[in-house]
Amino acid sequence: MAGNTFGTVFTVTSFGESHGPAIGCVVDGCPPGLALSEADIQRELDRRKPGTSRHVTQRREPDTVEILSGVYEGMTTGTPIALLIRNVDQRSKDYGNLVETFRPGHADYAYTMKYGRRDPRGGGRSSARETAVRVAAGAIAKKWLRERHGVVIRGFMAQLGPIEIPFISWEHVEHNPFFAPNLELAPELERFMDALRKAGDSVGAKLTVVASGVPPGWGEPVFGRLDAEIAAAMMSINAVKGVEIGDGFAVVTQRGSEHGDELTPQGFLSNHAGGILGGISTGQDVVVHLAVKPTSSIRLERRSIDLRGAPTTVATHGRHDPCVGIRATPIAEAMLALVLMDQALRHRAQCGDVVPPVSPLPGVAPGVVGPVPSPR
Ligand SMILES: C=C(O[C@@H]1CC(C(=O)O)=C[C@@H](OP(=O)(O)O)[C@H]1O)C(=O)O
Repeated sequence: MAGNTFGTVFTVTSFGESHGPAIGCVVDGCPPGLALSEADIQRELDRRKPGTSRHVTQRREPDTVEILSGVYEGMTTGTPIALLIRNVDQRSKDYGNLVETFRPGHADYAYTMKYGRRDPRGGGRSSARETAVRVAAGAIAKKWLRERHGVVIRGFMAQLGPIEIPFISWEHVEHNPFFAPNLELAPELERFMDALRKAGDSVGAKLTVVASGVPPGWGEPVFGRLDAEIAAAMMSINAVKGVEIGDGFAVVTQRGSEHGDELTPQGFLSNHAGGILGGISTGQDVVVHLAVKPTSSIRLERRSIDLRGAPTTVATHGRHDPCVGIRATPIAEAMLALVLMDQALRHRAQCGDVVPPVSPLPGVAPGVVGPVPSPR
């Protein structure tokens, strides 16, 4: 495979370039009988689309989705679902100075070395615009997971550059431009972003995504472990440089007596594992943290080389996100949904009629630890 298809049973094949006529995907393997409308998908796309605040790219894309196939009388039919999003606000002249050189930290160089050529307009295939189609596909997975299994997938920004964002409430997340779970910090985040934009620079971010209500048993034992597939899915998002499941790198200093989540008849006493043991879900919240690097397209002049290998300098013009992490929360939620739906169908295929000897434990014993979205 040439790297544009994701999944095993529930698959997504993505296509399109940032400045081409359209982007889109084909979702295959969706069970029949799921009620699905364009509005179900549009709701998610509107959370990610560009131009929604002064802190993100000012490119104006409505990201209007069209369902071309796979749905009849409002229900999925089990046949491939083709989704199309037309590009309407390309401004390719902004990329004139990038035809002959490479942005430091951008895929420009690696694409050129791999393919010998590239579409420089808007970063072509390497543009984060491609993530819109994952959000569209993820909306289908989110809906199926919620309706069939009661799984709820939510995310938030845990850190913007140097500013840690203590979690207050899920209620806050959709009421500020950052997906911050803490409205008190919004003015500080805005001031930080205004200064950063003025300086022509960019910054990274940390996000947390949580899936609640995942039943125990999803995931494969060796290859295709749930945590491995989540890590791969998150790493497939542009600019993601680190992924942690549960306590992640903090396990380095922990002892076994602290890390191992104890089981009681009332439920688990903690969730250091992030809801996955042996590559298989435990029924606890699946907790994922992501590190997103600073945007490589910045206004500041940086050293590079031209296509003959001679030294040059490059600065980026045009409409860029000073922090790609700001719009990445819906993308990370979508990728988690795609992995979970694929794993749910794989589990159903092999183990759908297994009856375990004990009933599933509640994710967390009542009154012991809250639902775990604590950013460390
Ligand atoms: C259009 C989107 O984001 C784009 C992602 C992007 C990049 O290089 O990743 C570069 C910019 O594109 P352009 O130069 O065409 O304005 C962003 O606007 C989007 O997310 O929908």
